[in-house]
Amino acid sequence: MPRQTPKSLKDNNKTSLKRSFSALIFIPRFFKEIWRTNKKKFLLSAFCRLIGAVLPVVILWVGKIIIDEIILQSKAETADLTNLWTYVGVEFALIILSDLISRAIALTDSLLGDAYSISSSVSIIKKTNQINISLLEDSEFYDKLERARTQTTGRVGLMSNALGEVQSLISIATLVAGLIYFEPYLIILLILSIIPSFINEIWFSQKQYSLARGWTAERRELDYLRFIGANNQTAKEIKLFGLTDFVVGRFKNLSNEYYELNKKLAIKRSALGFLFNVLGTLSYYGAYVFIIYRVISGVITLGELTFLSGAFNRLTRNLQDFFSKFTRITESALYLKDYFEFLDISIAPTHIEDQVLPETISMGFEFKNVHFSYPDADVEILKGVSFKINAGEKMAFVGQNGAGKTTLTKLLLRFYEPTSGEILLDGININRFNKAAYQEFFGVIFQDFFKYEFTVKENIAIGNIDELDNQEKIETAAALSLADEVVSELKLGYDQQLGKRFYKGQELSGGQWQKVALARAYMKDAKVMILDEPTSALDAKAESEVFERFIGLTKDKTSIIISHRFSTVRQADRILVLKDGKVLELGTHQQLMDKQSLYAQLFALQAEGYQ
Ligand SMILES: Nc1ncnc2c1ncn2[C@@H]1O[C@H](COP(=O)(O)OP(=O)(O)OP(=O)(O)O)[C@@H](O)[C@H]1O
Repeated sequence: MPRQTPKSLKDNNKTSLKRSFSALIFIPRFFKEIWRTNKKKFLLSAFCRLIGAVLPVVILWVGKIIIDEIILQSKAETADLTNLWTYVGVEFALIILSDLISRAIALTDSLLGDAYSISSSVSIIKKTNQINISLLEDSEFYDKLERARTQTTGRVGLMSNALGEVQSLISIATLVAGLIYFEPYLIILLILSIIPSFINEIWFSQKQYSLARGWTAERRELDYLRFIGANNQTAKEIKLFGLTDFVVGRFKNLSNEYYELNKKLAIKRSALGFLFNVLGTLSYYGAYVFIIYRVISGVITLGELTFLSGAFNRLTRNLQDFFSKFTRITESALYLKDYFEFLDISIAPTHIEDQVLPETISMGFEFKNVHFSYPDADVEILKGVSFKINAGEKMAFVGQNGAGKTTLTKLLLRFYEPTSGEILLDGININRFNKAAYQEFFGVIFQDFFKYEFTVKENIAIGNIDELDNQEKIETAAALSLADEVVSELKLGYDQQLGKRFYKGQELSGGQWQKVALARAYMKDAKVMILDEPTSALDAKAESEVFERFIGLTKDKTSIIISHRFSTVRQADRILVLKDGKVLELGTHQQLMDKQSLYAQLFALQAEGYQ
C-alpha cells in the first residue's frame, strides 16, 4: 500500500522566510554558550580571524605596489631594486602569516567545537533527567529531544560558520573600501551579481529545513527500522520470523519518499545555483573589461589593475561564500531554536512543595479514590482505587496483565499524577514534598529494567552510584540477589564488561541479568522497596531463595512486590488484587483463600500446574 505523505510534512512545509530569520535571535545566546565553554580559545579564535580578515586586502595592496615598482624601475635609466625586493619580502612574509593564521583558525575551531559538543551534550543529558517521565513519553516532545540531540554536530558547524561569517564581513568591508577608493562604480556591478544567488540560497535553505523538520517523526521511524534490522538483540527474531523483507520494505518505502523529495530539492538548488554563479562570473568579466579600458586610457596604473581585478574577484567569491554561509547559518539557527526550546522547557514544580519529608515512615501510604488515565489516552486505567500500605508492611500487587499494577507504582513514585483523588504519605499529599527528595525514599527494580552495557560492578552500583568504589557493599548486594553466583563464573569477575556492544563484553542470560539488576535494590538503604516482577526469568528455586532473602532483609521496611508467581506473593503481609483498574480484594493470603474469590481461583490454578 503506498504511504501517504506524512502529516507532519504537510503541516510544516510552510516554514517561512521570516521564521528562518527570526531564529537568528538565538545566535547571541549561542555565542554566550561557546564563550562559557572556553574563554581563552574563543578569544584566540576571534583574534586570528581578525588578522585573517584584513590580510587579503593587505596582500593585494602589496601586490599592486610590487607591480607599480617593477614598471617604475623598468622605465628608469639605472634601476634601484632595493625597494622592490623589500616589497617582495613583505609579500612572502604575509603569505606565510596567512597560512599560519588559517591553520590556527582551523585548529581553534576544531578544539572549541569539540569542547562545545561535549558541553551541549551534557546539557541535554542533564535536562532530560529533569524532565517528567510523562513528558518523555509524549511523541511531540520526543521529536524535540531528538532534534536537539541529533543536531550536535550541526551546532559545531554553525559555530565555525558564524565565526567565519564575522571574519568574511570584515574582509569584505576592507575590500569594498579598496574598490571605493579607486573605482566606486564597480560596487554597483558587484551588488547586481550577488543578490540573485543570495535569494536563491535563502529560499532553498528554508525549504530544506521544512523538509527535514517535517520528517522528524519519520526519520525517527527510519532510525528505529535501521536499529531493529541490524543489531544483535533483534537478529534472532528477524531471522526466525523471516522479517528481513518486511523491515527492508518498510524502510525502503519510507526512505525512498524522503530521498525523492530531497533529490528534487537538491537538483533545483544546484541548477539555479549554477545559473546565478554564471551571472557572478559575467559581472566579474564586465568589471575586468571596464578596468582594462581605464588602464589603457591612463586613468589607473597596471598595479591598480591587478589590485582591482584581484579585489573584485575576491569580493564576488567572498560575498557568495558569505551568503551561502549565511543561509547555512539561518538553517542551523532553526535547529538552534529546537535546542534552546528544549533546554528552556519549564521544570518548575507544579505543586507547592512545602512539606518536610518524615525521617521515618510512621503511618504509611494511602491511595484515596485515585483515578488515572495516561496523558492523551481516553481509557481510564485506574477507576477509583483506595487502599493503605502500612508502615513496615510487605504488600503484594496481583492481577492480570494490564490490570494497572505497574501504573500504581508509577503514581506512587510521582512519575505521573492521578487524574483525580490523592496519594498520601503519613497523611500528607505526596505532591507537597520535594520531588527529588521524595523519590530518594525508594529503591525500585522495574520489570523492564535497563541492561547497562557497563561492567558488573557498575551495573550493581547504579542502585547507588555514590558507592561505586565501595566493593564490599557491591559484593554484599550481589550476594543478596544471588548475582554473586553469576559473577563467580565470569572471567573478570566484577570488572567484567557486560553485553556484546563493547570489546570483550560478556552477554548474560535473562535470569542472570535479573540477578545483577536486583542487586541494585540492595545498594541503597531505601525506606521503601518496590520490586516489579524482577524475578520472572529466575528458576523456581532461585526465585524462592531471592525472596526469602528479600523478606529477611526488609523485615521492617515498607515494600511492594508485583509478581505473577503465587508462591512468592503468598509470603507478603497483605495482597492487593486489582481487576480492570479497581481493587477487587485486599487481605492476607489466608483471608483471600478463605474468600474463595479470584485470588483463590488463580492460586489454585497455578498450584495445579506445579503438581
Ligand atoms: N505509558 C503508557 N501510556 C499509555 N498507556 C499505558 C502506558 N503504560 C501502560 N499503559 C496501559 O495501562 C494499562 C495498565 O498497564 P500496567 O503496566 O499498569 O499493567 P500491569 O498490571 O502492570 O500489567 P503486567 O502484569 O502486564 O505488567 C495497560 O492497558 C497499558 O496498555
